[in-house]
Amino acid sequence: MPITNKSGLKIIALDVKDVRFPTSLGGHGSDALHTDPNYSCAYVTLTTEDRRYGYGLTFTCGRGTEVVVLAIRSFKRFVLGMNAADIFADFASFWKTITNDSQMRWIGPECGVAHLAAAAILNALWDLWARIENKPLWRLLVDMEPQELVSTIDFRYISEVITRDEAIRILKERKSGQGARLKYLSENGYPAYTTQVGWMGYSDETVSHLCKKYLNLGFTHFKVKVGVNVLDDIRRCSVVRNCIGDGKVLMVDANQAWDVNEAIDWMKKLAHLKPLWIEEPTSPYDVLGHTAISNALKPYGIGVAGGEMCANRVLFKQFLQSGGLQFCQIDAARVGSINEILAIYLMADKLNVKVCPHAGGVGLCEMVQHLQMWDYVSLSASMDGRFIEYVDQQHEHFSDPCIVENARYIAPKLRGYSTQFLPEVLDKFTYPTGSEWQRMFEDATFPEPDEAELLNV
Ligand SMILES: C[C@H](O)[C@@H](O)[C@@H](O)[C@H](O)C(=O)O
Ligand SMILES: [Mg+2]
Repeated sequence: MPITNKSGLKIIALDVKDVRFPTSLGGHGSDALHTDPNYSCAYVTLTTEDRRYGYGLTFTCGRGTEVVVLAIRSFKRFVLGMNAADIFADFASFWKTITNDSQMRWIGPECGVAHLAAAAILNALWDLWARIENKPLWRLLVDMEPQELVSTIDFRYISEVITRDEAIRILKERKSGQGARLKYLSENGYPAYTTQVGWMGYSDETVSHLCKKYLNLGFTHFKVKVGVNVLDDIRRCSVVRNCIGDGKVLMVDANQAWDVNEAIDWMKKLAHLKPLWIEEPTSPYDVLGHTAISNALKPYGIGVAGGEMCANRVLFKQFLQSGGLQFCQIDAARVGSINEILAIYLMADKLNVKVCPHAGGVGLCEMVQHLQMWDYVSLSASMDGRFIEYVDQQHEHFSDPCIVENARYIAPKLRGYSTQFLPEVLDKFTYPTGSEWQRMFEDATFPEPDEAELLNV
């Protein structure tokens, strides 16, 4: 239902913060290309005239967050003074304004820093909408009539794969059995897999210890980083396979380390360890390369996964159309928020590709759980072969953290998109002024930032 009482919903402030956590110290989150990530985000707070708030973020790896923060400041003009109800009543038009402004689009379009910045603001708007409706975000999406939900999507560039009318028809058809699915979800949650066992910077001892820990927590699917040295990869993946046994599932993630032929050759050497998928084998822009890898690895029973750095719905469209991805990993902050993510889910559904969202970053688990739960109740109607990534870091910093029990995400109950930080977290981890950062500069754990980074302060 569109919001009828607009009073007080004028957006009067947009605050943005550079928030960073020192995860590189323990190698947490490290992979073949991101060897020392400090899990970070550009964190947006929107305020309305009647003091409602919307919180949204986009994930980053440390340096570079200052650039996203500046881009978000440049986007302020599109939001300030707008009534949130007017935005939601014609969200696709607002989406076009912020992602395709005549001057700003030159620094995109619909990709890179510009799109990350737009995503943070759009995520905050979706959070605000769910808070106004007093529902968790997934439930807001489930309760929206298909016409209203689809009205938030910009179908430009994808209409040869899916049209507005087709999307509405599909969503209407899938209403059948929704009540039973809601019940199943609330009683059973949604399956998760863990990436926490095999970050690139972890020793074999740590990997084996963590495999046991996550086995005991009920996990059946384990993801490991690969891509620096093939002999190391065989050894590390064997450690995992030995710990988890043949009955559990191993996935590997190269984070774009290889050329196309290199990816094929490397994966043939890991094939005896029976990985379910190789994630991001090569450049996230190489659609045909992914297709070649998919075709070459099919006889080995290895699928290709990807999407965490897929810039927008157009690239997703090509990956899905060309058979380049067997597992579609939408990311809640890389593309233009839920407006664009819905389009990707709809295309994946139409082209029969399973969505297993990416969540290796701050706040991503919190967000993607909502999307995948909506998908289960309203679109795919299936959890079969689908998993939400679970990265066991930084959840304690959120006021409504995701909850994973017995390797299943429990459906969020509180209103919003689950990405509000606890106030003390901002005092401690805002970069570079937060008390934790000041302490780490003082004891030389990290060098003080240079002048360019101080532009944000
Ligand atoms: C730098 C990050 O931790 C990535 O390694 C992470 O997002 C990863 O690719 C994943 O799939 O979780
Ligand atoms: Mg990955």
